[in-house]
Amino acid sequence: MMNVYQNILKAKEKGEQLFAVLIDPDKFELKNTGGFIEKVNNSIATHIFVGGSVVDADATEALVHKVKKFTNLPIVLFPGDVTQITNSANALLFLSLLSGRNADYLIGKHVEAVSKLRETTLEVIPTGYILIDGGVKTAVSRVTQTEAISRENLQTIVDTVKAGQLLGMQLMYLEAGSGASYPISKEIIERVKKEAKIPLIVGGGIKTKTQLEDAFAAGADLVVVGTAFEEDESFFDKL
Ligand SMILES: CC(C)=CCC/C(C)=C/CC/C(C)=C/CC/C(C)=C/COP(=O)(O)OP(=O)(O)O
Ligand SMILES: O=P(O)(O)OC[C@@H](O)CO
Ligand SMILES: [Mg+2]
Repeated sequence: MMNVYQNILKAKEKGEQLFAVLIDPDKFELKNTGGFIEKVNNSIATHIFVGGSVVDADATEALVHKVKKFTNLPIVLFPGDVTQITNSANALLFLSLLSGRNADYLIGKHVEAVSKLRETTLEVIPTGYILIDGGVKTAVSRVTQTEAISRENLQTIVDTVKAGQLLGMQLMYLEAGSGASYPISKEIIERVKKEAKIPLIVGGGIKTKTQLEDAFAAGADLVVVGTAFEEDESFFDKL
């Protein structure tokens, strides 16, 4: 059986760079799955993430079911809500929104998820999720009614990462927000990297090869890109 988390840890130890293509079930036409996934398979991608801030019930299940037919890459759920849990995927990022103070997104949705998880064999990965201002009001901020942490507030960012680690989280996701104007800065990634022992995921607003390389150079273990592929699939050829 595929062990998604162990493979992330191994890659981190070896200094290998992991790259996830994010597919939002609400913005993706199912009929394009074969062609799109072929491009993913032929790219540097090591993971497929599936999720969105707002997704119709059943859309995730239908998408994952179809994606699986075209790839052997691990499919990891990156859910905005409990309705996005499907046993068809390999793993689930059990996100807790540490940048906010909305109890629903810190623990409430998680309690709700448990009865659904009992019916699955999903690998559940406890993940701290930290929204950092990327220059635009994000869907995550709107849906969760929380504010992002300011990019200037390095100490709060680092302390939040450390607190999540002390709570036992196994991954930390620094999020600038889908379609952010500014991706997470090198300075933030480098500072967090110095203090975090767990693998670091970085995403939001990465639209160029240089931005991707900057994130890896600063210490991201796994980088996530969604919008750039939604807007222009030729980005695959530029990587
Ligand atoms: C514990 C479970 C199963 C659910 C709750 C999970 C939590 C706490 C989520 C955090 C808040 C949240 C809404 C995250 C969404 C993450 C996500 C998939 C973002 C990508 O979607 P976007 O691309 O930002 O949004 P758009 O749909 O607007 O593009
Ligand atoms: O869509 P983009 O801006 O690539 O962001 C990816 C992901 O981090 C969003 O949750
Ligand atoms: Mg998006």
